[in-house]
Amino acid sequence: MSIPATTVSSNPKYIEIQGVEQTFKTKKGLFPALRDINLTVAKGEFVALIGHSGCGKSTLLNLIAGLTTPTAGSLICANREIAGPGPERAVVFQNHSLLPWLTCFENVYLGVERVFGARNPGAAAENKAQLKDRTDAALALVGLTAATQKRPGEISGGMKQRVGIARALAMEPKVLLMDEPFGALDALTRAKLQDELLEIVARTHSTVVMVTHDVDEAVLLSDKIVMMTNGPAATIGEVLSVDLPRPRNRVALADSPEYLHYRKAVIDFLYTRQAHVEKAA
Ligand SMILES: Nc1ncnc2c1ncn2[C@@H]1O[C@H](COP(=O)(O)OP(=O)(O)OP(=O)(O)O)[C@@H](O)[C@H]1O
Repeated sequence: MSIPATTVSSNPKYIEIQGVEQTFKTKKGLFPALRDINLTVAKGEFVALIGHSGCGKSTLLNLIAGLTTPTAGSLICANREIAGPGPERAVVFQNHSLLPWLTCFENVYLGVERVFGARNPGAAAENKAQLKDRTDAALALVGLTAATQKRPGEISGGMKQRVGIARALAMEPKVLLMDEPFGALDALTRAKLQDELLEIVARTHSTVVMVTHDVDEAVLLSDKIVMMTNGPAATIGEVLSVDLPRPRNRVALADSPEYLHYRKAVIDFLYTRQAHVEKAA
């Protein structure tokens, strides 16, 4: 089953970033982190942000999350200015940030209760059974039904990261923002979670913006790879459209000429045009 083309193109300007600049005040004075960022993300699109360490990927993601405000420019999501964090934009961090004293179920339930347990404009507050069903469904989506009563200390790193993803998905966000969600995992667990994420995104038609250092991860998952120049005052150097058909299979793609072409384009950008002393892939 492939994703209908309309999923990605129905709203080509779902997220719209215009003329964004981010300058930080530091002890040594002003530090220009980002300049002149212009980017649009379509509804249902999967976008990867890639670039060398310190180029401002997390800074850009935090701006979309509404965790910070830009020094200049504007960010719009679903026709509304991004003025702060909101449940329609869920964030998954690298370190999963689970509460260690709560079970997997309780960690997810907490967010579900906050979003759906309160009376929201145009919607009645849901009862406990409905909130429990939502939590169970999100944990099932990431294959964690058997671990719902375990605490973070009793499960593996990959499982913790799945709880973080379940918690984000349970809020039915319009946009899933992921900051190197698999960066701390071993290669095999990372591959498994990437495949699961591909399936979940295909099922939920989520719009995703993901920060990554990993070239293969970017090509395998994305519709669009946003390649950032080195900082300070980093900006978008190039946007690569990845037109590989879905569903994507990592084994079949490994020696596909199209896959290798996209991979090389990203590597050329990172290591030739934005050569940097630090490793990026
Ligand atoms: N709150 C802040 N105050 C001052 N400088 C900051 C702040 N946040 C980020 N920076 C600086 O802005 C630049 C971009 O940082 P950012 O964390 O966004 O980069 P990144 O591309 O995500 O890096 P990495 O890949 O290593 O996580 C860096 O030079 C960083 O030191």
